[in-house]
Amino acid sequence: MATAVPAERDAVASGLSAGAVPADGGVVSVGRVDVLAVGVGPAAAAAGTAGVLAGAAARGVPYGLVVSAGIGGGFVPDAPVGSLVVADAVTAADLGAETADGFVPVTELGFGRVTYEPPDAVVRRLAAVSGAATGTVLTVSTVTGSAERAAELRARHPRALAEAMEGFGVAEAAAAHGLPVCEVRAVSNPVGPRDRAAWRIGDALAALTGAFGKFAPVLESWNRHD
Ligand SMILES: O=C(O)c1cccc(C(=O)CC[C@H]2O[C@@H](n3cnc4c(=O)[nH]cnc43)[C@H](O)[C@@H]2O)c1
Repeated sequence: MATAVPAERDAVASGLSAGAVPADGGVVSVGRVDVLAVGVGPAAAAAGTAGVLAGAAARGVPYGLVVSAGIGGGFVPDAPVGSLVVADAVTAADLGAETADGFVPVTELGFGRVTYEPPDAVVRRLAAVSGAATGTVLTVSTVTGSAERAAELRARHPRALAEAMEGFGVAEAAAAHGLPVCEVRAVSNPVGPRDRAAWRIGDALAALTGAFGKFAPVLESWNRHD
């Protein structure tokens, strides 16, 4: 389980098991699940996750599933503050080129990748046990700060419910190790004009804890061949 910061790691871990505490290296292990803070932004998340996956593989105990989890911005009205989103698509929203005709994703330039699709069976089970909405979660390097940018992203990604800064980086690291990825976001703020006073980080962390309390059996029983 890859979160960006320790507050998210601890919210996730305490949902999986009340009283779970970090060991050396900041890893919180709950049963078969390890929870870590790998850094903010797609590059830090990719590097941090790749290092952990490589270490596990070298020890002969590879992981079976990688989950990017944390708080995020929600597109109104579909993903209100305090709600939960499970990604059925993890999409890099700003990986491409600006052209005279607008933004062009790298895939249309003939290289790279901009979307990973989590396993459908896990997405459905996580959403069913938690009541989360399912849809695209965008990965951005710059937090959206205007209604215009929010509308532009939604026009380009009509199924987008949330944005955050790590999912696609975690997904690239997982893919490099041949592993599937999931992303879960608890909505702390609306995507749109910057308004720090409207942030509800505590509520979102509490929603993460509540969700992971319900996710434990799904994650523990995950089998790649389901
Ligand atoms: O200063 C600001 O206006 C501001 C606005 C949104 C987010 C930040 C952060 O520094 C937090 C980034 C952190 O939290 C996740 N996150 C939460 N909400 C959003 C969002 O609306 N858009 C993108 N990322 C968000 C993100 O995954 C990072 O880990 C500052």
